[in-house]
Amino acid sequence: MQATAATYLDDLNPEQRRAVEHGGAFATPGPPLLIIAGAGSGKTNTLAHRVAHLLVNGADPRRILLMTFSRRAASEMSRRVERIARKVLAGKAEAITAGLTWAGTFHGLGARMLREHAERIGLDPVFTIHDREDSADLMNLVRHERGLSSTQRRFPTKGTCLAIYSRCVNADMPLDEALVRHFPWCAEWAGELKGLFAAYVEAKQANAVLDYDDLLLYWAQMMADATIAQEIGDRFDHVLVDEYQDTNRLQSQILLGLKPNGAGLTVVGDDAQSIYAFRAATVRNILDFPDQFSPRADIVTLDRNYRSTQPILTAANGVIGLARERFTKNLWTDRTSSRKPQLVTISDEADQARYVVAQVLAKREEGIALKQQAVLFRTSSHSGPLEIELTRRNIPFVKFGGLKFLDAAHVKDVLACLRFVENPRDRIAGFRVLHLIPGIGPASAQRLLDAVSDSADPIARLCEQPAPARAGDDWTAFVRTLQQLRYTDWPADIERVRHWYQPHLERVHEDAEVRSADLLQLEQIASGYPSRERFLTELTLDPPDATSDQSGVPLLDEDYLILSTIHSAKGMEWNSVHVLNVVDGCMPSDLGAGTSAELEEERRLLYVAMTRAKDDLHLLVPQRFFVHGQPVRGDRHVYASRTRFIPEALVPLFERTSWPRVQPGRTVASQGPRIDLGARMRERWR
Ligand SMILES: Nc1ncnc2c1ncn2[C@@H]1O[C@H](COP(=O)(O)OP(=O)(O)OP(=O)(O)O)[C@@H](O)[C@H]1O
Repeated sequence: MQATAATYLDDLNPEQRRAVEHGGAFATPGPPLLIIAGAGSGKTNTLAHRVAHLLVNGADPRRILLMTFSRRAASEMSRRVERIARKVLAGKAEAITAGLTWAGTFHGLGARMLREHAERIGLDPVFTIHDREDSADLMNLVRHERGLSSTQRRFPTKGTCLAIYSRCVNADMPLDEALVRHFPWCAEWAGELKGLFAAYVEAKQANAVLDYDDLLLYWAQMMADATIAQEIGDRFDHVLVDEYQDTNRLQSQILLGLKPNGAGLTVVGDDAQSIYAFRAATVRNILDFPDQFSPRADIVTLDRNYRSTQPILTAANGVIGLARERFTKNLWTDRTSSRKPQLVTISDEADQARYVVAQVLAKREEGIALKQQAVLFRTSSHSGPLEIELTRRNIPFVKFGGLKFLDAAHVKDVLACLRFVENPRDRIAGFRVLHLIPGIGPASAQRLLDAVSDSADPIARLCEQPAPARAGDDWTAFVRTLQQLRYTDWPADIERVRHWYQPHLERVHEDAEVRSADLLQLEQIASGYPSRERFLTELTLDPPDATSDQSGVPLLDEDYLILSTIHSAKGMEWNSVHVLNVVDGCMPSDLGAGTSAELEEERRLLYVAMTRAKDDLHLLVPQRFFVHGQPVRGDRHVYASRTRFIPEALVPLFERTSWPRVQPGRTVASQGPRIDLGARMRERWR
């Protein structure tokens, strides 16, 4: 039976429903709305209902702009919208939600807008997009050309230069201020950096490439033009933004440009989960949102948590309650439980891995599938010992947030080739490809690129070049492939590149077989995209996460444990969650404990990790860590202590245990200082 408008919203609580129905009549978009949503309070659910409600009431899906933090979130949102809409629209729901063509990330949608308006804003419409690594390579090239790599005093590395540049752009901050506030050790180079960035911008333009930051910067600049801004703004009746706490100044400028009076604008976020300040996200966006409009935006607060049990929530509230600045709500739930979250003391990382495996298997025995369980960590490398243990025990797992699939050299090689034929002015791509051919070194690669750069058809010109002296047959094969690729034939293009690349892969990499499998997988992914251009753009903007090398990719219907960095766990939930290394130095990370703002962000990270758990939460506190970078049999280690975010006063919110549990008859492990006699004995003879 079909639901009526009244019943399909019945599952929502009064605040959620207020957010969904805000604005009333849909022919005229309502006033701006800010939804402040605590962790697990049904933010995604509410936003999906709001979009479905708009559609059910006749809003045109093609006139809805829906911006999410990741592509995965966008497709998940569309699926949810369809499920909800189906209750009312039945068979028509699929066709209507298929019209939601403007759902995606800020960067992805930005790329589309820019390509559509390229001619009008002086951009080459075939522009390609550089990922961070390509951007760093180009920065390095420019840095080198300007003689900055050979200065006596050490000039900042390419990565640091790019970070400074990116900070200025995303925070819309003058260079001097960015240096003083975030990179004081580079302040002496202000003049050189300014020149470098100017040259970097010129190089990007000459190569017809945009980097990630440009997608937002160009979009924001484009919206500063009143005519274009109005044109683009008028295309959409409703603009909805998820995870607003993690947007930066440019993103808020873009929104204001789209909807200067806020009509039809909805943003959702949680300041307590703001964890991207290191990318210049600013929590001020969410705090200042209501007052940007006159009359002020309406605010709906969702503070009822549906995810976690009360003891988990109480502990998480305790952690965030100690935050220096706090703007929102205390979450509550009616999910009672007598089980507090566990705070588990463990001797070292190896035991930590064994503990997790034992617990995960025990849970599986209780009927909790592996997929319902997750292990979270601050930094990708923290899961190393656990990955080994899981592999040894044959437990399938998938890891999110580690090395990206696209960062692997062989995948980058294939993509560089496709990028080069798509945009022959992209020198970084061209250089990478030419460099693969035996007999072509850096100098001849540059020479070849120089020889064709002014041509109207650089690929044709390149094919006419005489074969470089030692390249022989490899050059012939390369030219043949280029000729095939000049006019795109998608997705056959990628297969052609793979065939051409195969002998180079076998020559360069010992594990060619494994890597070939990756390329086949890439080809499979490619077939899901309508064109070469869309494939390259979207893949660069939101690359799929790598799965573990060792375990291989589990089949999708297989059960597997989730391993994830906390950043990548955003928006997710699991029955049981283990958080690794809840110790000072890891959480807060040594890197993140500089300024107090950074420290606050680390605290929010722990909060995000804790609020992912529905029924079971284990925070693990290993006491000893091996020191990396010592001889193979070295056993130097350091002692760690429980994270400062759980001071003694909060400990009663947890159940404290240690593992392995002490056997009767064995001496109780001392909590006091430990002595490593073995190390002392070795020390004697050094
Ligand atoms: N009105 C409701 N009644 C029952 N369950 C609900 C309701 N709203 C949301 N939920 C459930 O609450 C859980 C959290 O919802 P959701 O994932 O939308 O939260 P969220 O606010 O996006 O969380 P976070 O910000 O922490 O990622 C989900 O399991 C969802 O099904």
